[in-house]
Amino acid sequence: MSVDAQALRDLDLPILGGDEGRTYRLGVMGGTFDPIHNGHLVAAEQAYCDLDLDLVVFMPAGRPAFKLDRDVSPGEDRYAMTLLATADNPHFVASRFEVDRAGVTYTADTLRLLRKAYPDNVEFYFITGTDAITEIVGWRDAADIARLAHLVAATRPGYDLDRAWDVVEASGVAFDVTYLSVPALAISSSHLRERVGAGQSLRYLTPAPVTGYLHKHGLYGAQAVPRICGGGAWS
Ligand SMILES: Nc1ncnc2c1ncn2[C@@H]1O[C@H](COP(=O)(O)OP(=O)(O)OP(=O)(O)O)[C@@H](O)[C@H]1O
Ligand SMILES: O=C(O)c1ccc[n+]([C@@H]2O[C@H](COP(=O)([O-])O)[C@@H](O)[C@H]2O)c1
Repeated sequence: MSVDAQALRDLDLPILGGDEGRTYRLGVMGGTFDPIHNGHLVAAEQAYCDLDLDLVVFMPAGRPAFKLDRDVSPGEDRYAMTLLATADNPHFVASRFEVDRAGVTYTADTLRLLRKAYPDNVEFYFITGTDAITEIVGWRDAADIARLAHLVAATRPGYDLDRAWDVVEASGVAFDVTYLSVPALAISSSHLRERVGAGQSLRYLTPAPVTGYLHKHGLYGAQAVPRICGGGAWS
């Protein structure tokens, strides 16, 4: 199967797989990204380098399967912030692929559709944090996920890698997981949302354009202009 560039463009997916004489490794960083933060970016960058990925595509989930019981910001806002956060990295791209899909977003569906869209010389590396990998056994059609993608489990402060390993091993599903040590950033989107609500600075926790966006659009109770902290004599 050769690359159908127009079909990939229509799905908002990167064009990859043109040289039939080589294998391509496409990283897929899935998340709610409400908002995206440096923990996500650092994990994806480490996966890119350590696993010799050709590209990492960031996919904000349309309707995250494990967050149906809570309010999540509109996909359009989460996608826009993901686009802003990844814009300065030539090997990161943001995709609308999951945001535009109706219904609950299941990773197995995403991987099946990716498998159809790309030729066989493109392999998928689904990147998660240790917390997510511990739950993967409970994801919809987990055996299909194992068949369709390699998994990358990035260390995350507060989550035990050994436990993740035990859970995956005990599952009886033949997941191919690479456990990846990434610089520890003890931050989460929940943490960032709380900080915004409390008028605290997000500097160095997420790229500045993301902060600009969420203030401009009043997400998480943000004021139009971020509160200036510090004494102010030198700013
Ligand atoms: N600080 C971090 N370090 C490593 N991996 C992370 C970090 N934060 C999130 N991840 C991983 O990124 C993926 C997407 O995470 P998600 O968008 O749910 O962010 P979150 O910070 O966990 O959000 P929330 O606090 O709203 O639950 C998940 O696989 C998660 O494990
Ligand atoms: O497919 C599933 O059953 C499933 C259940 C929970 C999470 N996921 C995916 O895992 C990624 C991280 O999810 P989350 O909820 O931690 O942002 C994101 O791409 C989700 O779509 C997928």
